[in-house]
Amino acid sequence: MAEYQYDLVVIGAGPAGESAAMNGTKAGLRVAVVDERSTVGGNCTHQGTIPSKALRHAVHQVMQFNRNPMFRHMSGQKWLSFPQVLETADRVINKQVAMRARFYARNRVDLFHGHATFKDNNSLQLQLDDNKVDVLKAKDFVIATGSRPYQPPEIDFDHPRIFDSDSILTLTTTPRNIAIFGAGVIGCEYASIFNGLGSKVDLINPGERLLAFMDDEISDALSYHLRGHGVLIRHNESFKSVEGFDDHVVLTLESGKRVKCEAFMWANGRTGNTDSLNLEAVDLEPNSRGQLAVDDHYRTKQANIFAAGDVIGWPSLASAAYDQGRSISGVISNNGTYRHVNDIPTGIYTIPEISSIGKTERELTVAKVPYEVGKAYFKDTARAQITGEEAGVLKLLFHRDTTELLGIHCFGDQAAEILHIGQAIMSQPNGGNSIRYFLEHTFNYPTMAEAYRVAALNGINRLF
Ligand SMILES: Cc1cc2nc3c(=O)[nH]c(=O)nc-3n(C[C@H](O)[C@H](O)[C@H](O)COP(=O)(O)OP(=O)(O)OC[C@H]3O[C@@H](n4cnc5c(N)ncnc54)[C@H](O)[C@@H]3O)c2cc1C
Ligand SMILES: NC(=O)c1ccc[n+]([C@@H]2O[C@H](COP(=O)([O-])OP(=O)(O)OC[C@H]3O[C@@H](n4cnc5c(N)ncnc54)[C@H](O)[C@@H]3O)[C@@H](O)[C@H]2O)c1
Repeated sequence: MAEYQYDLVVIGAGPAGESAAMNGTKAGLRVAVVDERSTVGGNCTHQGTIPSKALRHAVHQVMQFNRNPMFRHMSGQKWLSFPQVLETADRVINKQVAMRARFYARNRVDLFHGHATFKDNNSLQLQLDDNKVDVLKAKDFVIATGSRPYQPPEIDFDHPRIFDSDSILTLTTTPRNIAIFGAGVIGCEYASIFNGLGSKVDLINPGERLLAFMDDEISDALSYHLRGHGVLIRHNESFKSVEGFDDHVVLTLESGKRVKCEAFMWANGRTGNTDSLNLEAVDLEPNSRGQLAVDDHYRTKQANIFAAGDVIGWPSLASAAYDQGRSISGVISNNGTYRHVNDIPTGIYTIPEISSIGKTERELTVAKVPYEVGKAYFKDTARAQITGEEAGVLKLLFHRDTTELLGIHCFGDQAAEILHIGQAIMSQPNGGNSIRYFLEHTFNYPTMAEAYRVAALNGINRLF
């Protein structure tokens, strides 16, 4: 058994762990990172964000090709299989892993690969692959162990036709039809992916509308477009059972409906990876979803143990995890990089894409804020007419007295990129946050950014 001493030990080499480690080492701390995987990147790189986004991009390209009349001169419609698009995801994963491994090496962060459990408040036991055990001692710890799909015990996830969002990446054929239970972000994104591959998709939603946290108009637009492409959406359904057979699966819902499909994907719920950390040794208790409570500094109730990323629950995004991790080593090293991460944008990679920040119309109405709306439909911008990506809208919500931007909601191609222009204005202090910015500055033409000018004019014209 070897014993090592560090200032900071981070458990988990996903976005939260990586950024905590990098900011810590740059601040002069002696840092080690532990991950039970043999490569870095976390679930984000291997099973979550990166593979799903790479898959989605490949599928979107196929859809663009098949839709574009120009390409018909060159060939008929082309289709790729799920395993073929997965190959493109693998290429991206490999690049990400190589790049991230270089970060650790260049920044002199020691990497350990093994399963970590707490021994006490200042030491961690590391079970190495070769049955050896190391002990890492440190002043401070970061728990950045992420999350995994929640698996209800009554579902047989070992059945070759029953998947969750991790195991779907092992699918070896393109199912002719797939039922997805759960219409949160994961369910909606995979519904787009399979629909784009030509599978018939049943998307079954336990809630009343898709992505209920989004602005109603955007959620409606997503439903309309998914339905338009042939996805069958059922709302307000409860799961009863799923039975796997040799060549099909039957999903039964509490309402009595039965859905027969070649593959079934469970996309409802995630659990924080805390159950095997031996948290009893440090007197920490996760909630029923395996998540840890933290204060505004991402500190658990133990002063030297911090937690970030999916393991602390909302918003469970890689984007936020990076900033939370960095903030933690800002607190520990006191190097001025602490920031409480709120005002987080949403980027949802359905086809078409969705992105938003700030308040929704419903929230502003409940709060009795006198807001106005400015909209630009993508079909009315030159850029979208050129690219052929005409489905979409940019919606700006602003205070009718101060013209301050209160919410930005975008649906359509590149929405997740377009949003950040508005976010930059929205975060300006001292009166800098005004919809008038888009009228007082000249935008490149033709660009999708021009939609801001069109939407701002549309909104300002409503004022009296
Ligand atoms: C299908 C899908 C798509 C997603 N798409 C997006 C997206 O588009 N944008 C976005 O911002 N977010 C997205 N997310 C969410 C994003 O992937 C997560 O928020 C992010 O991965 C969380 O990062 P993390 O650092 O908390 O941990 P993770 O990335 O979960 O990594 C945790 C690491 O800890 C390790 N670990 C766990 N327990 C131990 C232990 N005891 N000892 C040693 N190591 C341990 C694991 O091996 C893992 O490598 C998606 C998630 C899924 C599932
Ligand atoms: N583009 C993106 O940003 C993106 C893409 C995919 C996933 N994600 C992230 O991954 C996470 C999962 O996504 P999701 O939309 O499918 O939602 P989800 O799986 O977290 O939630 C779906 C439903 O399951 C319930 N639930 C959650 N955990 C549970 C548990 N352990 N036990 C029982 N019920 C539980 C929730 O309350 C919700 O009703 C989200 O937090 C999301 O932010 C983000």
